[in-house]
Amino acid sequence: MYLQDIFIAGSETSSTAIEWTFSELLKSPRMMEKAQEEVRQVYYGKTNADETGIHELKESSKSCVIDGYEVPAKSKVIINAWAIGRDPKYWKEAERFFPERFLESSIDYKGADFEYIPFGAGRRICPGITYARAVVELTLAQLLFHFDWKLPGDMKLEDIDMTEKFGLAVGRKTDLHLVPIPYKNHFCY
Ligand code: HEM
Repeated sequence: MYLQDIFIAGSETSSTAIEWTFSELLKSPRMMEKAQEEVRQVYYGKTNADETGIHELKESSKSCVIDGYEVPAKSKVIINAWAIGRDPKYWKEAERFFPERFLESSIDYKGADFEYIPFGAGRRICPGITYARAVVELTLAQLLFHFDWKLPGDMKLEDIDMTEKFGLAVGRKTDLHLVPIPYKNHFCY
């Protein structure tokens, strides 16, 4: 592994996660309100949402057979975590942005539950997992704490383009343009 790998593996992944979260929150005003309420409650009385409140390459060393498929030694195996996370065999309303599904579930993202492996699992699980969580959560918390969010002009929720761009970290095809409205938190002034 090279130092460069850490930068490549560590930047677009986190920004992509933040951008998609924001796209989904904008499309779902109820979730946006709930998320903002939660963040603003946690940081109530504070002037900022600070840290106090809170790839997929596998190289096999030996040949093996998985589910009838032979995987020769030294193959690069890319696990489609995107498809696993949307498999209706394991998820109710798999395509729906419904973060509350995790509230009453023991399933988490740390690699023990194979139906949900955004950071991979096992020996090659993402080593940046703790840092990534801090970056994504802190960035989202600050954006939700300090601003309300509007779409530009007379754009409607259904006009938000959710087309994906193919890649290792599947990003947005088009940039997400939003208008921030500063939230008047009286503790700030
Ligand atoms: C939301 C953010 C991130 C996501 C979703 C993510 C996801 C992943 C996934 C799925 C893998 C492949 C695991 C496997 O092969 O089973 C991986 C590997 C890796 N990640 Fe992340 N990652 C994120 C952030 C980061 C950050 C911030 C860093 C470093 C600062 C990082 C460094 C790495 C490295 C070095 C590997 C290769 C590990 C290996 O092959 O042994 N990642 N990541």
